[in-house]
Amino acid sequence: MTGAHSSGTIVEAAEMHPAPNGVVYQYGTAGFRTKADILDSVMTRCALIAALRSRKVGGQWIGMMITASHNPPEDNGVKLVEAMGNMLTEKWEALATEMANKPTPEAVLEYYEEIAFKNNIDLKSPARVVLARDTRASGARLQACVIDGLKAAGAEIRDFGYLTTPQLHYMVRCLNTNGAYGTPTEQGYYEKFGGAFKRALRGKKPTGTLTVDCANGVGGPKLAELIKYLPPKSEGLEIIIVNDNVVKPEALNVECGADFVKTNQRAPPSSGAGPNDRCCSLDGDADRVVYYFKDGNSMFHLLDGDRIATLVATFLGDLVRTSGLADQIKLGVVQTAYANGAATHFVKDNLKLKVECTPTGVKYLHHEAEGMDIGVYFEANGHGTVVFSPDTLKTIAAYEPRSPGQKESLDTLKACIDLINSAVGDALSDALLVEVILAHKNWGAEEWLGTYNDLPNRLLKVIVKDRNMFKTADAERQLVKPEGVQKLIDAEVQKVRQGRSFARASGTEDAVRVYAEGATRAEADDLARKVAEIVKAAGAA
Ligand SMILES: CC(=O)N[C@H]1[C@@H](OP(=O)(O)O)O[C@H](CO)[C@@H](O)[C@@H]1O
Ligand SMILES: [Mg+2]
Repeated sequence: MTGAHSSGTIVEAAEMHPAPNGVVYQYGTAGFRTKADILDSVMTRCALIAALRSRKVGGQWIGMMITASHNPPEDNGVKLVEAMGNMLTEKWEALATEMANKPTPEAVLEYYEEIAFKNNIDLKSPARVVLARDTRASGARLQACVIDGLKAAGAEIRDFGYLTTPQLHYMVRCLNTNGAYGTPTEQGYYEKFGGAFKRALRGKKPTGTLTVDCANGVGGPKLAELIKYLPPKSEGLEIIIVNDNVVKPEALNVECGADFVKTNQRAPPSSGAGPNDRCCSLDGDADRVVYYFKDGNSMFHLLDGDRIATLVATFLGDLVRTSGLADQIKLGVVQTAYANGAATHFVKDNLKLKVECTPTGVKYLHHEAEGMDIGVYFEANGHGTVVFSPDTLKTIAAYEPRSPGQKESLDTLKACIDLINSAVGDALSDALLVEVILAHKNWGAEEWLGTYNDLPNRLLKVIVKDRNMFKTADAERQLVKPEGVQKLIDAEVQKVRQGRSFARASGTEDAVRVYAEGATRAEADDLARKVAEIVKAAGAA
C-alpha cells in the first residue's frame, strides 16, 4: 500500500509516458486493448480516470485490471471496475476514450480538471484505486505507468499483484461493502468459494475427474491455490491442471484456452484427457470457461456458455421449486443472438422460463439479468454468471422451510448463492458450480450433453471497408443499414430448414461477424457462406 499524497503533477506524469503519434484509442467492450508497446500513455491516463471516478462515488474503491484476456501474448489492456464490482458505466467509458486521445500532457491536465468541474468532483477528496494484472510480460511496465498516474492524482493505491479478473472484481466489491461480500484478500476469496463449494456439494462426490486447461495464464496458479481450500479429492473433486506455464509468457493462449477451444471446436493439442474425461478451458484472465469432452470414438463435444446457462437455470429452478419458493421467485435467462437456437428453445419450452436477448457484451447481459429475481446470463463463448436481486436474497434469507426436504433444497440454494461470483462471470466459480450440479445429478459430461441437441452452426468473419456502416436493431438480429441487406439475408434464411442467420459489426475486431445455423452442418455452412457473400458485396459498395 502506498500513501495518499501526490508525488509529481498530472502534467509530469503524462510527460513521462507520452502518447505515440497517430494512434487512436477506444475504450471498447472490454476496456482498452491493443499491442502492449503502445499502451503506456493509456495506462497513466486511465489511472487519472479511475481516481476521478473514485472521487465521484464518494471515495469508494475503483478497480483497474491490466489484462488482454484471450488476446495473443504481445497484447495488453486495461479495464476499470465500478464500486460494486461491475463494469465501468458507459458514460465514463467515453470520458476514458477522450482522455486517452488527448494530444499533449497539458491537454490531459485540462481535461482532468474539466471532468472534475463538470461532474462536481472535489479534487482534494479521497480517491482509492485497487490494482491487479495478469501474467503478461508487459504487465509490470504497464503497471508502473498506472502507478505514476495514480500518484499524480493523489489516489490511495492497493496493489494485489497477480489476480484473475474476477478476483479483482471480488476485491473491489468486498472493499466497498465492509466485508459483507467476503474478506478482501486472496485467502478470503479462496475461503469463500472453497467453503461454498463444500457446502453446496452436501457430501455428493463428482464422477470422474476434471481436467482444467488454464491457457498458460493467471488462472493456473490461482486454481492451484484454490484447490488447497477444496475438500480433499478422495471426498470431492479431482482436478487435473494443464497449461499452467506462466513462466513462459509467450505461451499464453497459444493452442489452448477457452477462445481456442470455442473457435476451433477442438481440444487443445496438449490435453492429455482420455475418452469421456470431463475437461474445461479458461481464458487468459479466467473470466470465461467452456467445457468439452471426447467420446469413445474420439469425437469432440463442446459444452459452451449456452449449456452452462441451461444447466444452471435447470438446477436453480428446481431448488427454488423444491424449497417451496416458486410463487415468490421467478428465474429468467439472458442470452445474445449467438446463443444456439436449441438452447433458447430448451429454456422456453422445456424449462418454461423467460428468455431475454441483449446485444453482445457482458455489460448488457448483466444489466438485463439485474432486472430479474434470479437472472442467469451467459454468452455462448462462456462469459457469464447468475445475479440475484436484493429482494430475492432477502426472501431466501427469511424463508422458513416447511419440511426436511425443503430445508435440504434451501441449504443447497444458499450455498450456491455463495458459490456464485455475482459481481462478474468467474471461470473458477462457474466451473465449481457446474461440478456441484453434475455431482447432484450424478451426471458426467455425456449426460449433460444429452439434455438437448445443438443446431449445427457457423461463425464467420467478413472484412469490409468500413464495418461501422453495418447498423443493427432488435438486439443485433436485424440489419437496418446498409438498406436492403436484411431482405437479402432473409431470403437465404427462408431456404434453409431451421435456418437463422444475422450479421453485425464486431466491437473488438475490425470485421463484420456472420452467424448462421440450420438443421444440418451442410445447411448451416451454406447459409453462413451465402450471408457472408451478401455482407461482402454490401461492404464493398
Ligand atoms: C461472438 C463473440 O464471441 N463476441 C465476443 C467479442 O465481441 P465482438 O463484439 O463480437 O467482437 O468479444 C467480447 C469481449 O470479450 C465478448 O463479450 C463477445 O462475446
Ligand atoms: Mg477474459
